Amino acid sequence: MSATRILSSLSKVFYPASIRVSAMSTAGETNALPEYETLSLSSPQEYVVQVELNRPERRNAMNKTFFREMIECFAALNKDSNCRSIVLSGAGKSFTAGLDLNDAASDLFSSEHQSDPGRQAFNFRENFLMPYQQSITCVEKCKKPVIVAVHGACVGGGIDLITACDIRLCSSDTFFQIKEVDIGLAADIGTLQRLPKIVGCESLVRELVFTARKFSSEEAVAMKLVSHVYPDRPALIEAAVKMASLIASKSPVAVQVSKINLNYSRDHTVDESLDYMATWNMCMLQSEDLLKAVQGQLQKETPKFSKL
Ligand SMILES: CC/C=C\C=C\CC(=O)SCCNC(=O)CCNC(=O)[C@H](O)C(C)(C)COP(=O)(O)OP(=O)(O)OC[C@H]1O[C@@H](n2cnc3c(N)ncnc32)[C@H](O)[C@@H]1OP(=O)(O)O
Repeated sequence: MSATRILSSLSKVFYPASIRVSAMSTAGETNALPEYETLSLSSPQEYVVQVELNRPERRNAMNKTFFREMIECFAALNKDSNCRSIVLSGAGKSFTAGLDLNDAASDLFSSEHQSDPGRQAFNFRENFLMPYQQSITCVEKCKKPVIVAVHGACVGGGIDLITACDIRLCSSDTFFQIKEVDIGLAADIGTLQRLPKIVGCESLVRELVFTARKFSSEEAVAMKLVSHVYPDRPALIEAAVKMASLIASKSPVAVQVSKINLNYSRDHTVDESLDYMATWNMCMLQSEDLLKAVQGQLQKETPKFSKL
């Protein structure tokens, strides 16, 4: 069958006449990126946003402002049609030193505690623990793929954060540490929940959680926590941006529906996940992106997808 006949039959099967004519949107026009105190946003390539943790003098330790701004930032990027993929990195010497211990102390040891322990516990859960969890989970829930580029130290809350990302890359100087037990905490904003599913070796995860020993980039790649290691930070960022740009060149419908379904499949049976996928695709296969992508493949041209 000729390329033209394949395209013509695809078009008839999938598109009502009203959407067969492609309505290219205003690609190229850019919105100003939001500004934050603890995060610095830039756009190194079209449709790619780099979010940099930006308290280098504190090794990007995570304070209350950071936790709040992460939620605001990822909600904004989730809606931003100029953003199709995200690179998350850390400014300065290290990716992150985890929880800002000075800042957290003011919440953990506050003198404003209520006398009733039940009410105190309830408020603590609602106003501290749950929002902190949300500020990590918002990365996983964001429909745009997030590539994290880790260098230097990645400690405590840093592991919570990277395990919520889609793709993890690091530089060879990186060390990782699930440090919570050393400060009398159980890691409670994602590491215990997500890391076993990523690493797949319960024995190793438990060793790292219970001992808080540091592990290297070599060990991280061997345990499949990261997929690639680069010689230094510049090479790491360059590779992360290149990968993000490649993702951003694909159909945003296909990429985002893939992320949603990969997340769903991780937590459900194969049967449930296939059912979920079919329900998504009964709508998404009607997207103009399918025709454009197939056309591009057959005609050996790079398709341009309109904004989502
Ligand atoms: C609901 C709870 C939610 C989340 C819970 C998460 C739990 C955790 O994250 S546990 C882990 C807590 N983090 C740490 O214990 C790490 C402590 N820091 C370090 O080990 C080191 O700083 C380093 C990350 C290995 C980096 O070393 P280096 O490059 O030599 O820098 P330093 O000179 O040590 O630090 C520079 C500067 O930053 C301050 N700082 C570092 N980490 C933190 C931190 N976690 N909180 C607050 N401040 C931090 C450090 O004190 C230095 O400040 P100066 O004023 O310049 O001395």
